[in-house]
Amino acid sequence: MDIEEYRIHDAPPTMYYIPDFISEDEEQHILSSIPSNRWINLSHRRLQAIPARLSATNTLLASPLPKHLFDPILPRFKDLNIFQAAPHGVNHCLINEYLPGQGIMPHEDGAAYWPVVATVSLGGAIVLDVSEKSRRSEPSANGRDEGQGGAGKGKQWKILQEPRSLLVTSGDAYTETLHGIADVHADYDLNEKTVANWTLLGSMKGVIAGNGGTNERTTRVSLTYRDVKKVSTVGSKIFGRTKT
Ligand SMILES: O=C(O)CCC(=O)C(=O)O
Ligand SMILES: [Fe+2]
Repeated sequence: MDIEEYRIHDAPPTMYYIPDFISEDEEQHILSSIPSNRWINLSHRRLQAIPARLSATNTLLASPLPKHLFDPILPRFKDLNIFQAAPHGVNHCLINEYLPGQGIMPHEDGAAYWPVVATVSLGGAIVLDVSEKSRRSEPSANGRDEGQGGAGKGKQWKILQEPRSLLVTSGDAYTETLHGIADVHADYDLNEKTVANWTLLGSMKGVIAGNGGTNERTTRVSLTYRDVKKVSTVGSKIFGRTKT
């Protein structure tokens, strides 16, 4: 399988979208293996950081990913050479859960990670909003800096993430854009003109087209796989094993 076939040509370089990356059985197995007692509640979603959250210096106390997060996903990443150039391969997975009406503010994942993120979606479909970071522009005639926060100036893209799909974000798409998810109960106006990965979509293309361009949100769980650049194994000798 050559990942180039899955490149999103209408998005910044370089994003890839693979529908049906895992099967329905695999999806159910992963969902049922996520422990129910390890969620960290945030105001607009809940998450689990596996194997651990990063320290204040963005260091990961490394330990292997649990089997349900490893198989069958990591061997497939290897086949696609997604983390081929990353120093440790994949060593971290964030699990985010969004109920209808929940989302995540526009942000960048930043320099703690090797600049590749691979997102597997489970449960419901959701739109990821990607926007060009507004550049710190030259002071304008009235002397105000209209860089960060200058409304609606940067280019924007919508990526529809179907359940069981894989989205890979790398290169400029990782370093030069922000991504977020609107806290809405439905995504509207989805079609071949507004959705950057429309031609790559699987079965939801027909469903959404038949639904007048609307995606009703249901609970979605995302697995975001990354390589944390700074890793500590010494810590385990000093502090003993951490609970995972
Ligand atoms: O759920 C997603 O697809 C995005 C999550 C995200 O942006 C993050 O965890 O940094
Ligand atoms: Fe993110």
